Amino acid sequence: MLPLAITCGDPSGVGPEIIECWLQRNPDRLNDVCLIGPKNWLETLQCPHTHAVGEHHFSAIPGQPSVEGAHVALEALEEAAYGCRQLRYRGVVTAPVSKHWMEQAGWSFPGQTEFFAERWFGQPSMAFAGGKLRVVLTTWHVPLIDVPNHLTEESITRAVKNAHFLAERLGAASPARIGVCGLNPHAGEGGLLGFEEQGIIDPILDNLRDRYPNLSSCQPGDTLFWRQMQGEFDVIIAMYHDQGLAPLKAVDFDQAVNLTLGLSFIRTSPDHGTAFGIAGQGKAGITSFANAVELADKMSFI
Ligand SMILES: N[C@H](C(=O)O)[C@H](O)COP(=O)(O)O
Repeated sequence: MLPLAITCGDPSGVGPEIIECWLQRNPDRLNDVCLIGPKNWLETLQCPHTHAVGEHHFSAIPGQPSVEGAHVALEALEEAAYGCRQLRYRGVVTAPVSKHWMEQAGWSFPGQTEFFAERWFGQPSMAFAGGKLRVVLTTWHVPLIDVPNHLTEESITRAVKNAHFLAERLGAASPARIGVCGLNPHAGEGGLLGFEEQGIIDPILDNLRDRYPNLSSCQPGDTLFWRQMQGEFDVIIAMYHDQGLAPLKAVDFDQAVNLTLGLSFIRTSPDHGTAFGIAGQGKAGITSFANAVELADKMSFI
């Protein structure tokens, strides 16, 4: 089996120490992963498969991000994406990057999701799996005012297809039970509080129900996640970023995994940031990262 690529993320963030800690606790995985990061760091790890990026004498200082470090993070992502296309890796687990510092290094993407979408020539769905909630977003890094314009047959169909895939890979009985949030309060209240449910989203869901029989119509987003926690749905589809991520992070913050679904390869990531404030202090938890590796294993198809 091809190894899973693991990128270091911002080398001054918590990524490197989380990866190290995970490796120490999972020595059986040493042959199954390829670590991508700065040479000085890789040399301390005794991992048989590594790929060095950045200047050879670069040494990160925990908690002190720099443009040079952001270049390392950027090169690690490029190598992971390219290595998958060359069939050297079966998928990617990314440690957190700082979008602010990546921008200083010339990166122009709103997130890693968009980066992998471009490098792997596809249209993904951003998805999250926590201990209690599983969410697929129809739109993600889009300003709220633009969200309705992005609710199209293509984006909604993609979200439904990827929600079904996620549910099946996580072991849900087929056909998966997929709950869909409306865009407006009370899912539009029959048109009183907005027209997108009746006018756009529900007709698309109706057309998809032959293929996905347990797909709901638009439901009030304020109670749908509670209903998932009661066991009614395997996966929820949210219409926009905060609709899905606010409940997910309230309930599953330490455990959730960010998944990029629908591309030629799987990419997962712990759902937290670089945490520069605690980097290098041994305080960062590894649960979310460990879950990200586990889900990359479940989702990879090579
Ligand atoms: N939308 C994510 C979140 O809020 O958790 C975060 O921005 C990560 O996005 P990328 O994986 O695309 O970098």
